[in-house]
Amino acid sequence: MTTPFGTRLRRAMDQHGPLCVGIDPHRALVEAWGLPYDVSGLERFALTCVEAFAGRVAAAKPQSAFFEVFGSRGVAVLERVLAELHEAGTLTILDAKRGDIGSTMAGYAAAYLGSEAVSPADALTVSPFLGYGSLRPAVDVAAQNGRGLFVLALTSNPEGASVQHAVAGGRSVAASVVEGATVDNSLARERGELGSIGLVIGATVGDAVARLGLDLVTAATPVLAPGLGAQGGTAAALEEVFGAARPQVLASSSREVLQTGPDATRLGDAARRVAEELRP
Ligand SMILES: O=c1ccn([C@@H]2O[C@H](COP(=O)(O)O)[C@@H](O)[C@H]2O)c(=O)[nH]1
Repeated sequence: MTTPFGTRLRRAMDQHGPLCVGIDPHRALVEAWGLPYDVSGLERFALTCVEAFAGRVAAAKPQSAFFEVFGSRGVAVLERVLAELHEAGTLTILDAKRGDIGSTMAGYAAAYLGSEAVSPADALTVSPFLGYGSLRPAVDVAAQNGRGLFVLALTSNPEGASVQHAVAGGRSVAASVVEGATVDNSLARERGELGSIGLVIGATVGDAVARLGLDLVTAATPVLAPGLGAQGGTAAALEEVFGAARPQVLASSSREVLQTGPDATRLGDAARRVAEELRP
């Protein structure tokens, strides 16, 4: 039987520290690395990231948007990045924030998490704002294949609160997302393990987790926490934001680490430094 994503993530965080490095080939970064902003530069940038991070961090998170910019040739580079990280045993989280009505969601699930996916990732970011239930096909396909999801709950951007803190039926939208993930992680929780249905909660959300009464420990959810570095989040802030749930948190940083390139050794060393600083 395939080992569930949550179990594999727990092991990876224990071994390497709770850092997920984002692979975000922004135009400004690619050019700062002295590379042309075209498919050849994208490929050089992305494969340098693979060389730097493979086997050295718990997870890497390619940002699909920056590959899609280059059309099918950019997506081919993304597929290679996912395959090479997998080969090296490093968990991949594809940040594509997919979300649609359930029948279309089944297509996205097959594309990224299915047993016959061309370029599968270990986990996919998804948007629950068509209703948590619309994610059901992805939850099921992930479970069948030992893969996972990270569901947007409290995003790191300031605009997110206007939707995610809104109250409907007596609870906040974020609380209903956490409740959905709690139910889907119940088997893992009973086994004392981390679930495979994670949440995205920014390192920048201040006291929102406490204020909205989100019980992440009972939920047994892994938490992907973007916003470190460039968006102002810090290791100290993680303690304040997540409290007792801190051991479940996989912090994510892209630009802060990537700006130390283009030398792969320096890049990998920077990621290692941040990962050690983040250990709870
Ligand atoms: O709430 C969210 C969800 C996803 N992201 C993504 O994470 C990285 C952040 O990059 P930095 O350079 O570390 O700021 C980026 O790919 C976002 O799309 C997020 O920031 N917030």
